[in-house]
Amino acid sequence: MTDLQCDVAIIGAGTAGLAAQRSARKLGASTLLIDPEFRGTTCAATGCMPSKLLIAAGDAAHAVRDAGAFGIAANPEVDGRAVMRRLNKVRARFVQGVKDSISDLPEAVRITARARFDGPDRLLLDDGRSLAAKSVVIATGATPALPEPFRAVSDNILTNETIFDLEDLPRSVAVLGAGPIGVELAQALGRLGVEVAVFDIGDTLAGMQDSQVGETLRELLAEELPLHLNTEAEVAPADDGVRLTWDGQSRTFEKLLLAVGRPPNFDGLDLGNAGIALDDHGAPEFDRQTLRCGTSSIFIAGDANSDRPLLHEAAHEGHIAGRNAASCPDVAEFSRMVPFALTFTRPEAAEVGIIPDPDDASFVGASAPYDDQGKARVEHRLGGLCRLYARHADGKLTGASLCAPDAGHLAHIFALAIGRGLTATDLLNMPYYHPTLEEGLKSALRTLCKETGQDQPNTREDDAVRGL
Ligand SMILES: Cc1cc2nc3c(=O)[nH]c(=O)nc-3n(C[C@H](O)[C@H](O)[C@H](O)COP(=O)(O)OP(=O)(O)OC[C@H]3O[C@@H](n4cnc5c(N)ncnc54)[C@H](O)[C@@H]3O)c2cc1C
Ligand SMILES: NC(=O)c1ccc[n+]([C@@H]2O[C@H](COP(=O)([O-])OP(=O)(O)OC[C@H]3O[C@@H](n4cnc5c(N)ncnc54)[C@H](O)[C@@H]3O)[C@@H](O)[C@H]2O)c1
Repeated sequence: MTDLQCDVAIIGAGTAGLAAQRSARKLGASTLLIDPEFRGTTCAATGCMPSKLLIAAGDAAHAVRDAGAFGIAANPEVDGRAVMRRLNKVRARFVQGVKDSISDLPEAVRITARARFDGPDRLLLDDGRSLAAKSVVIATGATPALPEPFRAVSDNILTNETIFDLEDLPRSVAVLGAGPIGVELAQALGRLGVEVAVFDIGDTLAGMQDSQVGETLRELLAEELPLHLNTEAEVAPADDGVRLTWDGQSRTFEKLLLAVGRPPNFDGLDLGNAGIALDDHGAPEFDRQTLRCGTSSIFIAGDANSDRPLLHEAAHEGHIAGRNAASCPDVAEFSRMVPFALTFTRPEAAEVGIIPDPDDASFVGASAPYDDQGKARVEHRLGGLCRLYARHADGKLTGASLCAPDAGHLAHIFALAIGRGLTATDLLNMPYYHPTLEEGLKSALRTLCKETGQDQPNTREDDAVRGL
């Protein structure tokens, strides 16, 4: 006997869990959505949105500082408390929007509790109740890693869970980890006048796979941030913060922002009782097309599966998992979206599709530099490099690595082109308005046409005025 029964139980009411619930219910399944907090998704509360609010504030300060280049004298005076007040006010709106949509669900569907497996189709809730489900979707998200050496300074550690709750900006912050979280927040804080230094044990910034574009991003960020790559800093408590020691140097920072990865939330989930195969890290093995764990009726979606921990993927995976959980064992194989990651540094850094190994002769690559591009010069935003890739055999575009002003917009063109199997010729056949940042891609597209033996619909002479 169990206290609750349903067709599909969803553990976790984040972006993936909410999408799974919707999709399962749409197919007529009875659902239960379980979450201890219903706090309004990581994206809205402690992820995408508050980080972009901090970046937007950093942009505003930077624009004022940069105004001299246009003949406008100005000096930004950053009021840290006002910056954090605005961030929190706008964040609260985003969070409320999610909470409102959760409140629209029938009350009986929302179970405020922490769940753990008691068997493949049986969950125990921390309020003492038990639940039987035909299928289960694990959508428990991820949590910032707090490795052992950092516990000694935990009083002064910030993570994405806590930094946005600050009432004022700190004076100085050491950022550990130069992944997307680390570099986005480090640059935003630096632009807001916080003394920032970034440390990473590796040499990759924002997970960029293309070494040339990654190096360009490194050079551009190093103009405004001290970057200590390939560096293992030691941390120790200090009277006024945290003391970092590295390469014979030592410095105290008021806070340490820990951004060294976000492992999935499996603590207390008792996955060992779920009857599914687990990998060496204790994570469920699953199929990317169905999101099913083996031949079980358990599915896993969003950051919990660590596959592509991004918002649009969490939403898509939630849909796949919810649909398949509702129709299990009749599961469908979904084709997955073109890989697309975008880090909101300035300039932005994005990668779409497959970035080939430089020695792989089955792909051709071409470069589009942004250090002398007309529109970027107009806006005083020069700097960057894009590398575009196509398959040698048929000229189809396969990947793009972009570090350029508004690279996020440029990247969406490639997400569409790669998804539709277009060639560089196809992209050159569309109109390019002048003057735009998109025009900067044309020379690389022409090179790809030439290298893959495809037509070149536009020649350089077609450009409005060379060099603009
Ligand atoms: C600082 C930051 C910035 C980011 N910026 C971007 C960005 O700009 N663009 C982008 O695409 N992505 C970004 N991301 C990634 C994006 O936020 C995540 O990929 C996405 O939010 C994951 O959604 P999810 O549903 O998997 O997890 P979540 O939204 O975290 O939901 C997981 C839910 O599971 C619940 N839960 C956990 N354990 C249990 C349990 N035992 N029982 C019941 N419930 C449980 C939690 O309470 C939570 O509500 C960012 C992430 C961070 C941290
Ligand atoms: N714009 C976006 O889409 C966006 C923004 C933020 C986060 N995210 C998502 O969130 C995920 C997590 O981001 P993240 O930046 O925390 O993790 P990450 O795993 O991408 O990067 C962690 C970085 O920390 C470094 N590191 C590990 N241990 C270290 C140590 N002891 N000292 C110093 N450096 C160390 C790693 O070398 C790596 O560069 C990302 O993979 C991304 O999918 C996306």
